[in-house]
Amino acid sequence: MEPKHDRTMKRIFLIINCILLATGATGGPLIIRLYFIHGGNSVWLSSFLQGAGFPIILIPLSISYIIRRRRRINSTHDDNTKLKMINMKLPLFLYSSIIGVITGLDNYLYSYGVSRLPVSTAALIVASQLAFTAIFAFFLVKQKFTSYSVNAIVLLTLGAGILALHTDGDRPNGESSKTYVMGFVFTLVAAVVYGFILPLVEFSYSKGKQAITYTLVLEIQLVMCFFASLFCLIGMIISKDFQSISREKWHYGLGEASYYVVLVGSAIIWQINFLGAVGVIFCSSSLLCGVLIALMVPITQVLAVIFYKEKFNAEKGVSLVLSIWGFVSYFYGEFKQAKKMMKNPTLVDELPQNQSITNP
Ligand SMILES: Nc1nc2[nH]cnc2c(=O)[nH]1
Repeated sequence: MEPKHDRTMKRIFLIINCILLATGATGGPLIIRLYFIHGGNSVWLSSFLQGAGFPIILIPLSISYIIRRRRRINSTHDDNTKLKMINMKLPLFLYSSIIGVITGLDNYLYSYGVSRLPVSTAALIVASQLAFTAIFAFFLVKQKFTSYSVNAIVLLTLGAGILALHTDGDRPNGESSKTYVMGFVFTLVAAVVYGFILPLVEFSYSKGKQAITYTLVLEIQLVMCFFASLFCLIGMIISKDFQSISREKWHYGLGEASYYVVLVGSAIIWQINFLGAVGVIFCSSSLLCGVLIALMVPITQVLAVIFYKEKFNAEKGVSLVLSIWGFVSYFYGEFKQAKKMMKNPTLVDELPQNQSITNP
């Protein structure tokens, strides 16, 4: 059984990553909306920004390297192996780069949907993502379900889905039905793709042929986001978006300086989002990651009411209550499971054993 110190560290890491994911999963869609509603037009630029902040990850990676070097110097054991700056081996690099390209495609589909659809419709489709995550997690990582987690999936999907009941006033003015249908289809495909990406990250942790540490999780994010932004950069070049981007700063509704703040802010917030996501998957599972993202859908709506003065209506209130109920149900199930494991430690052996929190 895991030592008590390891379990406490794992819980602290999980809480930190849940906070990062919650911040990114609400802030990301809000800042994308800020870009589009004030005159931003480039879907490729918006999707590029979702990955482009990856150099930020070099900061925690450098801190991790310094900590490991200090530990090594202070250690009384003789260790002749060279301290590596890069821990990732080829199989994990290949997995991360493939997931990165798929993420680049997803970022484009997701940005396209957010820019073309009414807020409520986009919320409905993003809500379906949790069901896709559950299905792919079942096949890819043999996710086990309890009555509590199934209850949570149904409540959270319903909760966010209720937002779609209220569509008037949300639909962008003067949008053609072709653009609307394309927005719908692209967002739905993005929900399927992201529902696939989350369990695929968990799958790569177990199949990467090396023990996963938090430093390695950071390296995985760096590689993933590098390839995601490369994919979108190529898209930007092919679609000749650069010309329109150089002009749009002059016409941006909030002014030129705010335009740059929105772009840089986007890049940072999406890194926080992905860092939270890969971290929650590392500490717990892709299913919990999906549950948290679904919980953030109605919370984002409430924040949009506060920050963008969007209308608050009964559906948003009911949606929030259902989502919180689903979330509590999930955690109650997890709590009961943890208690069962404390009583019967042999069950712990069924958990993944290739992860280490205490060794960064
Ligand atoms: N499809 C999709 N893409 C994302 N990229 C970052 N977050 C999301 C999300 O919730 N859904």
